[in-house]
Amino acid sequence: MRRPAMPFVSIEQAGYGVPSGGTILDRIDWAIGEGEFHALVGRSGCGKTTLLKLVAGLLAPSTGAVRIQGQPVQGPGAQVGFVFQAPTLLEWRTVLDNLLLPVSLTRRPQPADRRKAEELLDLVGLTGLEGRYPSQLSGGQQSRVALARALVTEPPLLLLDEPFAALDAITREELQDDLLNLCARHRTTVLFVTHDIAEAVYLADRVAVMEGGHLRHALPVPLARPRGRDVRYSPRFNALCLELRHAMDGSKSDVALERAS
Ligand SMILES: Nc1ncnc2c1ncn2[C@@H]1O[C@H](COP(=O)(O)OP(=O)(O)OP(=O)(O)O)[C@@H](O)[C@H]1O
Repeated sequence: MRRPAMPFVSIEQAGYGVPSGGTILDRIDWAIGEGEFHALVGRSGCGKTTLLKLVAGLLAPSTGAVRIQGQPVQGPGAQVGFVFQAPTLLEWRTVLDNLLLPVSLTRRPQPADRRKAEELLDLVGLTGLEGRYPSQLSGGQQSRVALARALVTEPPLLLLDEPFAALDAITREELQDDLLNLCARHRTTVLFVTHDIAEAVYLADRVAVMEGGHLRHALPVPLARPRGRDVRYSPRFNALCLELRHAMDGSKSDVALERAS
């Protein structure tokens, strides 16, 4: 009998409480297979960012464990890339130097690193803007730089916290496609936090629904890849968005976690 492959990320009965006594996350179980793209949705304040921080090693769980490739996460590591809602670029560094920041934190960037950074800039449509400073870029361009920066060291795991929330609808769709292309190319494992139902369904293989510090539902997304405009406007896509909406309402409790297992 074949043994199931070890998940790339494994969250096991993970809880997080604050010293004032509040429970922010309660016994979360979740697993992400290598190369899978998972989305995490839920209302504001339900604990999404806190869970992402546990996986990133920026917070330690109060109970249970988070493992990456079977090893307990003990702090932020080089194998994880992080993209925040605000692009958090350094204003005094050019686009190219912002991109190379994760490399220059550990060693002097080499010509091969520059080539890699330029290739990523090309992939996100920013060729020619290498020498600009962040204040000379639009919001969408800054988000593209932040995305490329998170991928410059080719981390096997990418964690994104509403990275496109501030963008207009068309730029957002373009960046979603850029993200899918980049992650497919490197077989990156992804956990993506969003409030946006259509964004979660379009991007993910599986969507987790959080509510009040609990994982309430799991929705598999059996849409073919690569995904494009034909998927975005298909009846199947709309039906899945509606199913996720119901799951977020809690009005369809039969979309239970067991469905994902
Ligand atoms: N250090 C802390 N001390 C006390 N409460 C905290 C702390 N950090 C987070 N919280 C609370 O925990 C809850 C979850 O916060 P979190 O940022 O994880 O939610 P979220 O789902 O990401 O929200 P949003 O969608 O608005 O970004 C919130 O009610 C927040 O106020």
